[in-house]
Amino acid sequence: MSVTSGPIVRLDGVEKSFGAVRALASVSLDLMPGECFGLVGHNGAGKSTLMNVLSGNLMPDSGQILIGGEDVTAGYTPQTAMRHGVRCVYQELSLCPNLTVAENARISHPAVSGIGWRRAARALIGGKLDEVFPGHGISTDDVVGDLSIASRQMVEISRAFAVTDVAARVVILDEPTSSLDAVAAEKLLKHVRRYVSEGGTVVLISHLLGEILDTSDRIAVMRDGGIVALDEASGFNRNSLVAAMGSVAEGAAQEAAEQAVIRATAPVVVSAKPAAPESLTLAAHKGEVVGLAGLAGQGQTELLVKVFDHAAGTKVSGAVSLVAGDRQTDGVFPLWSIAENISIGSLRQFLDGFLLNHARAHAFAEEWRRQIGIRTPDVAEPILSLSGGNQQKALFARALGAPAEIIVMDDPMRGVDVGTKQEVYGMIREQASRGRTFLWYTTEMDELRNCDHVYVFREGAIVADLAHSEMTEERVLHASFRADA
Ligand SMILES: Nc1ncnc2c1ncn2[C@@H]1O[C@H](COP(=O)(O)OP(=O)(O)OP(=O)(O)O)[C@@H](O)[C@H]1O
Repeated sequence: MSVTSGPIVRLDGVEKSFGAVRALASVSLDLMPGECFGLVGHNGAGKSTLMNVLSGNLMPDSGQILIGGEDVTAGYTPQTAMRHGVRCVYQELSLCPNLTVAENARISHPAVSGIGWRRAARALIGGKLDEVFPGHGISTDDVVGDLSIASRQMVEISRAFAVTDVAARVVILDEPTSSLDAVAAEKLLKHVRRYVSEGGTVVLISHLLGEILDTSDRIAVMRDGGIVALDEASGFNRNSLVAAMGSVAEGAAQEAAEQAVIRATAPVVVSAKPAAPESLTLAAHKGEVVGLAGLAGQGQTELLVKVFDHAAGTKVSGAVSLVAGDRQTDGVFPLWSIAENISIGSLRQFLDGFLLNHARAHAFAEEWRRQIGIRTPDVAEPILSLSGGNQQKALFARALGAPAEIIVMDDPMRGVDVGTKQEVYGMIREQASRGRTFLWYTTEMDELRNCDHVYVFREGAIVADLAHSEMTEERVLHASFRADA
């Protein structure tokens, strides 16, 4: 670590409340040049709020923000933050979907202007994409709305690191790898290390404790709006981080029971094959948890959508509910309350004749809030008042609460904290044991261990079919890459 001078950023006694919710309770923090600062905490601990204060998007109720020793608190806005070289990559991506990659780059870099701006914007963002994510496969003329969520995340990250008139001195990455597969995530984390070795500062927020421990120089743990632990990364391990977060201990990975019996006896409830002619066929038996693996964007989501739609060529016996991976565009109804967002999947249960019984719908949502631990004072609050991870829990509650025999899940744990993940894994296994069937696409290798059977996708085809007992990280990775690559 090349910490050479005083802090580049100092937050002193920062407080922020939303109505009755105290999101930040007097947080003080120094960020040094040349360090990667890891920030962890349970869903709703206050991490994004703290970073929104630092990036000028939220005015603190009290406290000070100092950059390079200068008190910038009064009238601190996103523009002031940008002028001081503070950049933020948000959890809910902020690109304009109807503009191209290059046009989006220009929006946050107004210095790219005048005749020839388009060429300059292409070079700026294309060059940074090549540097951070070599082999990304994105054209700077692609319309952002046509890109996968993983590609959008790569564009957003590269845009934050791109430099025009003001150097990027502090880059905040809020769950930057949540939609990236393991290969792209590794490229990003390597870039982070390179960038901090050259004197830059990164704040890395993640629920993946392995990447926090491997990439950070120092780590702070937040809990209920405050920093409860702060130390050199070498002073923590997985267990001490989990304990400081106040989460349930992870224990051994939730191993799926050997389910050979299910394969031998239970009926097939989903049979689906990707369009690629050489592909294997996916079969899911009643009561099975079936994993969809491989690098991001290899056709997993498309197959889930086919099953959800009961598309021609797929055999699906039973009602299907979906946990969308891209909650911003496909999952959350942003103008609705938490209760409405949860109960929409089960509306028929709440009809009295043609009228909706709101009290019953509310009680149902309230029961799910309790079961899945959604942190809110009231399910009547707007869904957007929840932290990202808690919004994702609401989508889970919608799918699990719906009267469907088959649940398809498109990388559903994005942004969910370690403690809740363990509880949700338990819920999935318990519901599977009662006969529900799960199709589960995940970019996290550890989650595949919860599956009875795993199909590996590559270039739009299923290329490997692994029983739980055959599933190892090496086998999945081996199948994920072409033999001749
Ligand atoms: N705009 C808002 N209106 C009302 N409450 C809010 C708003 N934004 C955040 N909160 C509340 O502030 C608290 C902290 O939320 P924050 O998003 O900072 O958590 P987080 O640590 O980033 O969580 P996650 O890991 O789920 O992203 C939560 O209780 C959340 O519900």
